[in-house]
Amino acid sequence: MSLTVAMGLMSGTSMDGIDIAILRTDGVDRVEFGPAAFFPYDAEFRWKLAQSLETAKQIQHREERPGNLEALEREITERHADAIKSLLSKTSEHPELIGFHGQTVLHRPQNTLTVQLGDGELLAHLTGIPVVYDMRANDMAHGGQGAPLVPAYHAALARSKAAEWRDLYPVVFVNIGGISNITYVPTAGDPIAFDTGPGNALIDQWVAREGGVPFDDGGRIASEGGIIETAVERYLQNPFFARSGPKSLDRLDFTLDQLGALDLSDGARTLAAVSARSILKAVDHLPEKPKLWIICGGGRKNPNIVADLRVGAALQNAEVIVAEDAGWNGDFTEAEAWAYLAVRAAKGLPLTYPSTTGCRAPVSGGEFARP
Ligand SMILES: Nc1ncnc2c1ncn2[C@@H]1O[C@H](COP(=O)(O)OP(=O)(O)OP(=O)(O)O)[C@@H](O)[C@H]1O
Ligand SMILES: CC(=O)N[C@H]1[C@@H]2OC[C@@H](O2)[C@@H](O)[C@@H]1O[C@H](C)C(=O)O
Repeated sequence: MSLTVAMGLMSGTSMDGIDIAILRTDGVDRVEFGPAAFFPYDAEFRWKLAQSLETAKQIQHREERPGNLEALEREITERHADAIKSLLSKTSEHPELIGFHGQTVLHRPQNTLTVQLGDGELLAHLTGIPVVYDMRANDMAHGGQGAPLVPAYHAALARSKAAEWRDLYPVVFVNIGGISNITYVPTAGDPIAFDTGPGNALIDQWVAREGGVPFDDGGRIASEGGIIETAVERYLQNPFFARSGPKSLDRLDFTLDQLGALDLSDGARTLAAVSARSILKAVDHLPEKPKLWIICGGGRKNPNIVADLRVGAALQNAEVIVAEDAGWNGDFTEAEAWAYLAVRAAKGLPLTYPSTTGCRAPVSGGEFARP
């Protein structure tokens, strides 16, 4: 099958910036990695995005853009176009298709409502490249959670290692972004996936508020603190963790309120433990204990989270690796996934499955914009 050169764009719940990755893929099993880059948002823009979550609470229908959201959507789109131009100026690749995630500002699966700010038509116009966007909406229209969408790509990555990992199935991909999600890949059959709880978003909010820094670089702040078990328990009592999947979260579903008044480093360490233990709890909802855990996303750079995961996984006789150990770049897995999903969408292939989002049957999705 012929390969498409596709570019994926992810501006995730951490709101830290834009990840871009170029892939050559058939949207099925073949994946060849191209160049990738990260374009960080400045502090002022991160603040604007955080404020937009409050404004977005008024939205009743997906198309509504109250307050400054219309202007913000334009700015987000223009920033993506600038990032694309910057990456393309440094490579000879010519993407045929863009998969555009946009910025999630509201996610209420219980109301069949998910809103990503990002104007696909404008991006196609600004870049001259066809764009697939709004990839979550069709899943919701078919009874799904609208998230997570990355599992189809995780499953393709796992298939690419089928021979090497023969004795390690079932495997589980753990994406520690602003929110964390997992994809369980069995030896045969569809992947099982769901959001597991807070990833880095609460840690980012805590160290920004108490320490004036955007994230806990290398987990250094947390490494100086201790785990306050009573606070961890307050988080883990949330009924979300007792529910089995499919399930998904809005960025505001967990807040700093349960943390209480801690000092900076204890707070950061405690939130790292919340992140790891909520992932460990998720394994209770899987049909079998995975033998191999592959950690992707920014949270793999926080050694406190990874150490807690290793301890928990070892008790289940499982091995924990980071994406790089498998030869992948864990910073760009999601951006790559959006490139892969765009190609699947263009071919009408399913993006989601009943076992990943709860949709009634496997469904494709995405709106198409042509320059
Ligand atoms: N060097 C680092 N040390 C510690 N944490 C880091 C480091 N680099 C990134 N992070 C954390 O990772 C976060 C970004 O992760 P990622 O890019 O996976 O999130 P995202 O794109 O928002 O994804 P999602 O959509 O899954 O929420 C940052 O906000 C920060 O908390
Ligand atoms: C609604 C939304 O944007 N959800 C994100 C968020 O960030 C992580 C988790 O929550 C996941 O469900 C999803 O992103 C990933 C990339 C996904 O859809 O697979």
